[in-house]
Amino acid sequence: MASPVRLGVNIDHVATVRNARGGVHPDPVRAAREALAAGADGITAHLREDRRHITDSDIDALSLLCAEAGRPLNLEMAVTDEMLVIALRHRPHAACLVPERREEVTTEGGLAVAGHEARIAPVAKTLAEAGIRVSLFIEPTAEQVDAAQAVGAQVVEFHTGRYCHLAGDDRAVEFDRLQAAATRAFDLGLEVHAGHGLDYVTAAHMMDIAEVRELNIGHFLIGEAVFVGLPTAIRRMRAAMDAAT
Ligand SMILES: CC(=O)[C@@H](O)[C@H](O)COP(=O)(O)O
Ligand SMILES: NCC(=O)COP(=O)(O)O
Repeated sequence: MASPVRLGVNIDHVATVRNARGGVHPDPVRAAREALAAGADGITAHLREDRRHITDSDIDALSLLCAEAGRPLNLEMAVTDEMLVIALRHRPHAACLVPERREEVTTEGGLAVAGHEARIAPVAKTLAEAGIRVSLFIEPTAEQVDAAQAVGAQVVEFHTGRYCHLAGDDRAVEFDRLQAAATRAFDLGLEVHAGHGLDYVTAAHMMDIAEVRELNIGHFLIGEAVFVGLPTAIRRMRAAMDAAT
């Protein structure tokens, strides 16, 4: 059965490879175009403060591409004044507020919304007033879900990195945590997304959480593209999601 869950393709790591040589190849915008042609429902890009992969000019070009294609751009950003200005300039479909540490290899956990409402709520309000959907990348806990709703988010994206790294009983416990948080978020009127570290198998597992409306997947798809090509990797991901529905 065709899954109603949207697949957002994160093209950050095309830029990681490009930046390794400081040139223009491979181009993340070309990857985004191919992803959309292969069935991605939207594009996700994380403009990190240190610009380690996606750059400002990538966001310029991705904004144009998504506008022309009529597909959503989900801009992942830290909660900073600089990023807020950039988001307001581009007005992407959605802005996903994420935590960032310069020293981290990847986004290691969810945004601490609980306890930081006074900093996050004004940013969420400014984005929402500009017509940008506000998504918060959080851990699957009741505390963070409740705080996300309190600061005015419309969407929560649960960090699935921990789920993907665990195995056996520990993974089952983490699944239950994701399910409980998804139910709570849905009951509070929040749209539920999930992402980080997902592959064909773990993305299929997420289909068992009925509240999930969107997955955002990058690192695995870009890695898989080395072997099978990006369109095939995306079509296989779509098929894995459909087969699990
Ligand atoms: C927030 C998130 O999960 C993605 O943006 C992911 O973090 C991208 O890869 P890096 O963490 O390596 O920048
Ligand atoms: N928000 C998660 C995301 O966009 C993709 O994360 P990953 O698949 O690159 O780990």
